[in-house]
Amino acid sequence: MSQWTLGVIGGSGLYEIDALENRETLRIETPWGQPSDELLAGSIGDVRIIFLPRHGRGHRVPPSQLNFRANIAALKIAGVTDILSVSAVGSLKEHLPPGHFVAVDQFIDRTFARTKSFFETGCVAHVSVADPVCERLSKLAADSARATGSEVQDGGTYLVMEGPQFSTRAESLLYRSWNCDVIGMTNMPEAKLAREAELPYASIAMVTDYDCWHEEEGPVDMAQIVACMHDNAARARAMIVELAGKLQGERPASPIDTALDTAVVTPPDARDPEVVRRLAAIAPRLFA
Ligand SMILES: CSC[C@H]1O[C@H](OP(=O)(O)O)[C@H](O)[C@@H]1O
Ligand SMILES: Nc1ncnc2[nH]cnc12
Repeated sequence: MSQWTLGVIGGSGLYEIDALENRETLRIETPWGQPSDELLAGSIGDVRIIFLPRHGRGHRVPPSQLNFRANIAALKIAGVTDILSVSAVGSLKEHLPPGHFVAVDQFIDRTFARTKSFFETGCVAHVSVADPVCERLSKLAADSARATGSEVQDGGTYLVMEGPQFSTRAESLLYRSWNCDVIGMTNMPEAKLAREAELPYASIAMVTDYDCWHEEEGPVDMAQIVACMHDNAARARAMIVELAGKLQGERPASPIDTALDTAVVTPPDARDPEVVRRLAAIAPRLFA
């Protein structure tokens, strides 16, 4: 059995994990280009952690221009076994006020201007994302957040919008009528790509605002988000330290480690060698 290496994708407000020891920066080039920034590798206890600020240090990259494929591939190349995403979100439910966390278990992907797969002409695959989140990692993260003082809802649907503008009121009300819990701009195609790279993915969504549906609250703006984001990020850092404590020792295999076994359609003799060479970066098990 292998050890855990936890990849952490830090969203808005989380650009650094100060508890990381034995730090080194990793500059990784992938077949899909460069990730949002250098990766920060280090350890908490015996657990190796590799951190990537999703929008880059200085929050330079907007959601639609994130190179999601390079971000996931860089984490895979760096040896990550599991990914925890930490994200700022708007709340679509009265009982989820700013400051609450949601351990997301479903997504509705409304993005339309992003490349969503590592696979392409020359090698086709269709992975299942019926259960897009790793239950094991999600539960460990939720328990860690609770243990460090956060209110956490177990499970919830994250509506992923294209952005960068926030939603219209009609859209916000539509997503509420779909029973979505939170709204953000980044977890797709990230979660789909993580599944293609056979990396278990969990998402802790940290509420910063009530979007624009709430009759007593004004529509979301950046000032509201920033006011809440720093306290949320401090509790996210505490959660990560606690989570690292739970990942000491051996990592039992996950079914997601072999998600591609039944997904690849193109037989070996029909595959484009150049595409296969790229795919070796995210699934060396099958393509190297
Ligand atoms: C800076 S507020 C809007 C921005 O924050 C969220 O990003 P992340 O998931 O990386 O925390 C949201 O999805 C938007 O991209
Ligand atoms: N209301 C909102 N809509 C989309 N992304 C967000 N990130 C934080 N709050 C958000």
